[in-house]
Amino acid sequence: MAIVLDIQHLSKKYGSLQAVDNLTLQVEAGSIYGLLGPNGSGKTTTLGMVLDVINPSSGSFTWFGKPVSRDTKRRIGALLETPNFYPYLSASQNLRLYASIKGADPASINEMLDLVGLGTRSHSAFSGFSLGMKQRLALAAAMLANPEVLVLDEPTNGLDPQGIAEVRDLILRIAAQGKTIILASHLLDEVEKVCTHVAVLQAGKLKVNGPVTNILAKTEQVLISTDEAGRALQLLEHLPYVTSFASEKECIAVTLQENYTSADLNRDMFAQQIVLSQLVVRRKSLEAQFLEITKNNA
Ligand SMILES: Nc1ncnc2c1ncn2[C@@H]1O[C@H](COP(=O)(O)OP(=O)(O)OP(=O)(O)O)[C@@H](O)[C@H]1O
Repeated sequence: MAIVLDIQHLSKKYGSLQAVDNLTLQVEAGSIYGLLGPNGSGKTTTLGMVLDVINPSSGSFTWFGKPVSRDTKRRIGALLETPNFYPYLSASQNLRLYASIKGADPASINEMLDLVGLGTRSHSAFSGFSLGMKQRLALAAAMLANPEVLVLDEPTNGLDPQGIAEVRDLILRIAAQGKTIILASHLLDEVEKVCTHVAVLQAGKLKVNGPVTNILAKTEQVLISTDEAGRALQLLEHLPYVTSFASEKECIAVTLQENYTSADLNRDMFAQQIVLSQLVVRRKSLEAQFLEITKNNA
């Protein structure tokens, strides 16, 4: 898979504050890459550096295998903050103005308004739009030049649940067109629902990165029920791949080591004539994973 963005040992210091610390990561073409971290962890600074609006203190990055240039910038659409749209102009008039300021081709305005679900509202004044519609118009603006990559900073910030759902759905639809999307978010739920890959930042440092499913799959928790709970608990004490277990209401929650699955547990239980009446795999949420990562590496 082609690497779209290759960041090598990138650092940024503001005076004595290390905002980004020796960050190395690669973004593959076609991925939805989430930069996840609490406020102040360096997400915006990282995006600012790769978009060439903040000077790195050290390190380097390439886009499409080349140093940043006018040519590479043309292939990237960015939304770091909502553009200053004019309240009394319509959606399409605002995009026309935006296209002329940015030197983008206005020919795709109607197509982009359709893409973001504002086709039927293209002649409505911006001032009457909900926050979600305003954010979707901003995404249409970022898409005008038909970029290969879209870089978004906290794209659902400040939106109500419906607006959040609309923008997330739109991000998925844009990605389905084959675009690569890089987004910063402090919302674990957002990254879990939208992203294919994640990098967790804390105090400017990379804590963990990789496909979202790999990170989640690492910690599988299995809920089991059996009439032989006493014997099951005894056996769990002795199974080497069980990292922890605890009795819950009607069942036992078992955490397995990486690379072991519920099938291993089921087989070993059955071998001891312990028949399970329930076996449910509960993946540890990214939130639990995130708390563990930041706790262990603080
Ligand atoms: N221009 C600046 N001058 C000095 N310090 C800065 C500047 N910009 C950011 N910082 C500091 O650098 C650190 C990282 O900030 P950054 O905005 O990159 O984090 P973030 O993860 O995007 O957080 P947020 O979600 O709050 O924007 C923070 O401690 C912040 O206060």
